Amino acid sequence: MSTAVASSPGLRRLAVVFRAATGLALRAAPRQLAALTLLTVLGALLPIASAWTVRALLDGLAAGGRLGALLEPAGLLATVGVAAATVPHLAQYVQAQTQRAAGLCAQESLHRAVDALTGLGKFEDPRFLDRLRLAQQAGGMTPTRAVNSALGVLHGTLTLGGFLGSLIVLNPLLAAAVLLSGVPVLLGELAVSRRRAAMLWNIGPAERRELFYFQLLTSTQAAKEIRLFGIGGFLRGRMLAARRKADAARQAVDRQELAVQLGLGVLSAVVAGLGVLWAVRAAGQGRISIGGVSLLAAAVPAVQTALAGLANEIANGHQSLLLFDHYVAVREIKDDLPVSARPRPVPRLRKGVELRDVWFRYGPEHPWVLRGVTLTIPAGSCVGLVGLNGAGKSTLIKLLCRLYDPERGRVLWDGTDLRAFHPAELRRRIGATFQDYMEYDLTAGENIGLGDLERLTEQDRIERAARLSGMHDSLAHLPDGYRTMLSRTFLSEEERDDPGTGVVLSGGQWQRLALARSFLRDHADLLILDEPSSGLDAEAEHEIHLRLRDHRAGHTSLLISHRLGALRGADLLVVLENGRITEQGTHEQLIRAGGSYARLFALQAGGYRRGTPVTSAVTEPVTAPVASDSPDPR
Ligand SMILES: Nc1ncnc2c1ncn2[C@@H]1O[C@H](COP(=O)(O)OP(=O)(O)OP(=O)(O)O)[C@@H](O)[C@H]1O
Repeated sequence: MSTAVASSPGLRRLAVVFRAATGLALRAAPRQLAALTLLTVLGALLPIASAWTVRALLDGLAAGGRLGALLEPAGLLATVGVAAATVPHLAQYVQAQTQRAAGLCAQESLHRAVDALTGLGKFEDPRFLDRLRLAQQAGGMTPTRAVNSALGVLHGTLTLGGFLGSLIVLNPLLAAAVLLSGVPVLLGELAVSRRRAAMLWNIGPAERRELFYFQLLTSTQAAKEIRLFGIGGFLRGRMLAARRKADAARQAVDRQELAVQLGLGVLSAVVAGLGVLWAVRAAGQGRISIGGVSLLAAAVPAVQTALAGLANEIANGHQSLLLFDHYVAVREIKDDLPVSARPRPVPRLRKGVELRDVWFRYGPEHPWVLRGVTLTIPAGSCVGLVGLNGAGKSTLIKLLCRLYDPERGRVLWDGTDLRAFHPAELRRRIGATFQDYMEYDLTAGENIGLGDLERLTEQDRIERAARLSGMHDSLAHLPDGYRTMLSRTFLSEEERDDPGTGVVLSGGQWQRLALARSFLRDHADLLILDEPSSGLDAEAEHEIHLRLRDHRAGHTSLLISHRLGALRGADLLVVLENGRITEQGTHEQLIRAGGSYARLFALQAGGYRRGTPVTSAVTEPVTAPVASDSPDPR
């Protein structure tokens, strides 16, 4: 991946990418593309028509022709002039239209492909994220660029053919010399383009770094810490260093390009000068007419420009295709979670969810996170999962939602392996609030409604979910109630001056809103709450648990909390330690057993009773040790 040469796709792949790019442009804007092709052909033929018309006019004048006879070429010249003046603008207009249509189509298609990824694995792969960024950049521009390059090659070939034909008529030797002088131009341009493509790939990491620091320096979330720790200058320095590195690489290629172009420019000028000298001499000797001199003076630079343009278009097209390859690669990406060709319908949960000897790690190079977990969450029960930081609780939840598959062992829904279902259908039966829940810059109502899109406009359901999470009163009193925008970022111009719009919630209020989002799915068979009350005060937490217990009676829930008091009423408590289940039972049973749970519970209860900080009494590590070995589970 270090050089473009190493990562450059071969010719066959470039052909595939070219077909994909032109196919996309054709699908998105067929009529505009036809118009663009027509305008390109016209644009290429106009200078040739103009040169021949000038020749006819000059020869007519030199021969002392009648005014009436000269009117026809003069009129033609004027028409060609009008066309030459309007065609480029028309082409530019149509091109912009094509670009917008292709960009929209590419964006839609790219995000459809990303949305179709059912698991999380790809989103944690930096190479995939890199590709996605490049694909996003390339997707909108490249189809039109590729088509433009193809049209540019057509334009160049037509111009070249027309003027070369004219030159051959006048002086075949000169035509050959001009053509030959174009060979180094073509080779030089291609060499520079290859270097530029290599450079663009190589500066990718530096550009990503620069973007990362830029986003950090302008993000609301980071602003507090950056100011508190005074690290703005430090981060800015790193951002500029990344930019200087990329700029140095760009400048090196610019210098090379300048040297090549200066050399080629001199060569072209010498050939053109020699051509004009020959024409003047030939005209003096009566071998060609005055019109012939004018035609030659137009044809030599035109052939040279067409050759250089051709080389340029080929180089640009090549570069665009290299970029578009990332887009095609993302579109072709295989899902990391295999989806059954004939997924079974997900039945209502009657028996329960079961993990059977589940082993999981985030990658072969990572340590095992779950090590042979066997656990049943009986239908209709509330199970509480307890464990130190890093024990694997959130990972277990991700497996239940089939965001990953276990490496060994199985997760069963009423006895059927989750892999037999379509993940989307399975997830429709699950409601969850994750530890790192989302805060959407949308209205309050939409923030809840996203929990079940079909109920997005059902105000009574949304309000019920908000009541359950204790947020209804707060939301009802917002300036525009549930329609209030929970953002200071996305406001319309009119809203900007209205102090009533764009409300910022507190951390705990956002958490309640996230809970309401999952409560909206009251039809879900399984409700999973990962640290649902970490940001809530003790009173609020107690109140939510009581409401939830009444509301979810008879439903299946899995709760994770570090506040053991909140889990006390669960039907079953499970202790996870370093990826293994070490204790299971009711609160009373575990207290009697006197194991880890009893010790942690006593620690927390004692802390509350004595008013001593819990951590001061902790003798065990507060996070689970990260296993450095990767024992073979078999
Ligand atoms: N996406 C990931 N890639 C690699 N490792 C991960 C990933 N997510 C979690 N881990 C690792 O897996 C282990 C278990 O993490 P997990 O989030 O499941 O713990 P947890 O019990 O929920 O902890 P906490 O109580 O702090 O939320 C940790 O060592 C963590 O570093």
